[in-house]
Amino acid sequence: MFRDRTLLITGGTGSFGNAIMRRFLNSDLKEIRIFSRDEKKQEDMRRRYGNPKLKFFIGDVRDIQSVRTAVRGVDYIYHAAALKQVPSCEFHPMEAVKTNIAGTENVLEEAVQAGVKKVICLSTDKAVYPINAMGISKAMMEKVAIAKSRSAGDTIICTTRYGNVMASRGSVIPLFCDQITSGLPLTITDGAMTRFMMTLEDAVDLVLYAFEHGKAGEIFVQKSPAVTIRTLALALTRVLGRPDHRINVIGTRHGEKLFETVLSQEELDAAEDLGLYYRVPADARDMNYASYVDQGLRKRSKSAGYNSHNAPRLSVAEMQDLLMSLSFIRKAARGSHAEAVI
Ligand SMILES: O=c1ccn([C@@H]2O[C@H](COP(=O)(O)OP(=O)(O)O[C@H]3O[C@H](CO)[C@H](O)[C@H](O)[C@H]3O)[C@@H](O)[C@H]2O)c(=O)[nH]1
Repeated sequence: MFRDRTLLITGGTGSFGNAIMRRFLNSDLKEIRIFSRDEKKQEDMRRRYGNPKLKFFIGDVRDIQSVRTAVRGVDYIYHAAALKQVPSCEFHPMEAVKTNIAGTENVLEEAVQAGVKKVICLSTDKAVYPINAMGISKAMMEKVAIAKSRSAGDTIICTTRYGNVMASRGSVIPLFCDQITSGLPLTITDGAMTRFMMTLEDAVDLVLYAFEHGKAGEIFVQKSPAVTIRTLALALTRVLGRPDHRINVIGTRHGEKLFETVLSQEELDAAEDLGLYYRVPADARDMNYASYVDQGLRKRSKSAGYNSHNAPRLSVAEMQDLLMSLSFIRKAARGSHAEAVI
């Protein structure tokens, strides 16, 4: 399906965008366009990969003209550009509105105008029952994507939604590794807090699946195991050979939930179980508003959704195995300094 086609990755210098680019680099795509604001990272990428298939576009999803230029002649878009840090969005919510919501509208509108075949938007579990500005803006981004998918002509718009990607830059695993190797106590927020654990490779697989099989307005979710932060911390101290490492409990951070939900109860009821993934079909109600306003549903949901408290829970030993599948951790376990690669 990708033979001689052009793929545009918005946020192409970020962790997800970069991972997708690497997976596609040796495919039969004709061209991969990296769209981002970050001149420096683009230049690093250009030098590092030295691949003529890569084309670089400086731009910002907030600036529709820059999007228009990059989208011209494109077949597929992976839309990963976003503000994704919980604290910064909390303090600057309008910035999240501009990038995550209005920016997505710009990308989708230009994709439709240019006749792009398929757009996959990147979302997060924090968009389900959101409590912080980052999650709220991503929830609105999903609504924009679904609404747009109804009138997008031949352009198919879908979304993939993720939990935590292990060892991504700035996240808890590299932080705990640094604390262990530099002899500082581990700063645990709440030992009973749970998060989904997925590898970046799994996350990329889901995007490829959505490119190949997604239909308009669908949301794809990866089934992944969950872990408590205490189990994660114990597993890390063991794989790094410091089982007695000191732990400080610092308390829950601003805007943080005890557990994350990747499918709401209504979504789980409607979802199709695909084995490795869930597919949430598009809301089939049409634009005659009757079915929203005066035609209710009698069925009441009994499920609690799919969340990191009711998902299969990893034991310390299983978490150790999962950690050892990451080259980042294997390097750290050998005592070499490891940079979070994503
Ligand atoms: O010093 C710390 C830092 C984090 N944690 C805990 O570790 C877990 C994961 O924390 P991260 O900071 O790694 O990740 P978040 O869940 O806060 O958010 C991350 O995952 C999201 C998806 O849910 C988005 O991708 C987001 O950008 C990314 O930062 C949380 O339970 C958190 O409380 C600690 O115990 N101590």
